[in-house]
Formats: sequence, structure tokens, C-alpha cells
Amino acid sequence: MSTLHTPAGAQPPVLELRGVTKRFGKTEIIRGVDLQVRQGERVAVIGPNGAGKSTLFNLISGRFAPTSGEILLNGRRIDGKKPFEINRMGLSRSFQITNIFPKLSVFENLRCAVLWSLGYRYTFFKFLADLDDANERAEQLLDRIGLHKKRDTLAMNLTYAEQRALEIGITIAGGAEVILLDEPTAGMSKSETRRFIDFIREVTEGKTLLTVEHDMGVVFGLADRIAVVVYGEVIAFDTPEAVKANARVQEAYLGSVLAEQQAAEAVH
Ligand SMILES: Nc1ncnc2c1ncn2[C@@H]1O[C@H](COP(=O)(O)OP(=O)(O)OP(=O)(O)O)[C@@H](O)[C@H]1O
Repeated sequence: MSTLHTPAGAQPPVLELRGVTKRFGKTEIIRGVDLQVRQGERVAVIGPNGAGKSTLFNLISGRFAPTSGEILLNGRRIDGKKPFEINRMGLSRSFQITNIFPKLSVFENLRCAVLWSLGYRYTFFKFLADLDDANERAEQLLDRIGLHKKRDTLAMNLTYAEQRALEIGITIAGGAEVILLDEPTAGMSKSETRRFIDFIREVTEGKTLLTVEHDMGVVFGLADRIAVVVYGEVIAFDTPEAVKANARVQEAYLGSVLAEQQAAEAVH
């Protein structure tokens, strides 16, 4: 079980996991995770391959139901609910590119995301009533994600980094308070990554952010706190400095990762 550090008098958690476990067949992949994420904090989830990071994201976003334990969003149980229900309750997750409609323009992609978040369900009159509102919100999002010049470009013709920006625009379109990003800078160059970290910081200002991340540059540049998952358990959940200095984390994960990154940087 992980240890929680919640200062007395701190705000109640926006997202909370209590004793969450997940089994696939006989194998317990998530082994009793407790986690409390505070409003507005940026949390990076790190750990070795196969440690259970994606499974944890899948549990939080409703793709899987936990085998046991509870997950709460603003004090309300979300475990066992469907992804779209959790989304409507204020948690939005980005998948790498897959939310994008390649043959729609940037603007149309954003407008679809807004309409979807408004709960538009194929009711023609509701659609018409919502359309002005959705157009306005989509225009605002275009500005926010810096793609105004690409308003009418088909999504498939955007650069990779622009597609990732659009993806984040789609993720925040519904105004969700909690945002889950899966390796947001994967596949980007070093300079693109640096700019993208600033971009993420800007567009998620005031929101609660959880990312799964392998790139330690992103982790240490973005996160207020880091959750280290090793073999289905959160072995540390603390500030970047504290996590870096944590002997157990060094031994289980970070020591080898940082050495690898330093070696790679020495070669380039
Ligand atoms: N649907 C599933 N059915 C069976 N086993 C699964 C399923 N999903 C994940 N696993 C197993 O759970 C373990 C954790 O996988 P997970 O993808 O959560 O790890 P991860 O930390 O995200 O790894 P990576 O960094 O490589 O993406 C792995 O051993 C994986 O094979």
C-alpha cells in the first residue's frame, strides 16, 4: 500500500483512489492503490514498462472497472461507470490522436467535441439551438490552442505537433475539470517537446492534470507531484525533488532511467 501525504486543512481531493485493485484472470495488475489528487495540481504517473500505469488510467477513465476499491471524482463514486458518464461528470482523457476525425477540419473537429460535451444526441432541434453556442466555443478553443490559422485545414493535413495540440483541444472542449493525458509529447523532437510542455501548462491552467509519461524531461518540467508505479503499487507520491531523492524509487526505477537518458544525451 502506498503512503498518503495530505496536509491537515488541505482542500479535499478532486480525484481519489481508495484501495483500488485490478485483476486480469488470476494476475493482480493493480495491487491496492491509494491516491489523492488535489484541485489544480499536475501529477505525472511514471514507472517501468508493464508496471500498470495505463491500467490505472483505464480504471480512472472507466475503460475498466476495478476488481475492488473505490474511485471518487469530487467525492462521487465513478468506479464501474461508463467512460462517457465519467466524462460528463468532469473528467476527460486524451488518447494519442485517435479522437481526431482526419477528414474534418480543425474547426469541425473542435465543434464536434463541444457538441458532444453539450450532450447533443441527434435531436435536430436541440442541435440547432446548440449550434451557435458550439460555434462560439469552438472559435475560442481555436485561439486557445493556437490553431486559428489552421481553422479550415483538414486534421489529416496538420503536422504531428499540431495534431497533438488539436487532440488536447478536443480533450478540454467540454470544460472538464480533470484532464488525463497519455504521453502527450510522445514522438516529438526535443524542441517541440519543450514548447509543448509550455502549451500544456497554459491550456490546462487551473485544471487538474494527470499524465502518464516516460520522458523525464516532461515529468520534471510539468509535474507538481509524481506518482511512481512499480509492479502495480504506488511506491512514492511526492514532489519531483523528493521523488528524485527517494532511495526506493532510485533503486526500483529512476536510477536506471536517468542513467539511460544521460547516456542518450551524451551520444547526441
Ligand atoms: N486487458 C488486459 N488483459 C490482460 N492483461 C492486461 C490487460 N491490460 C494490461 N494487462 C497487463 O497488465 C500489465 C500492466 O500493463 P500496463 O499497460 O498497465 O502497464 P504500463 O505501466 O502502462 O506499461 P507501459 O509503460 O509499457 O505502457 C502488463 O503485464 C499487461 O500485460
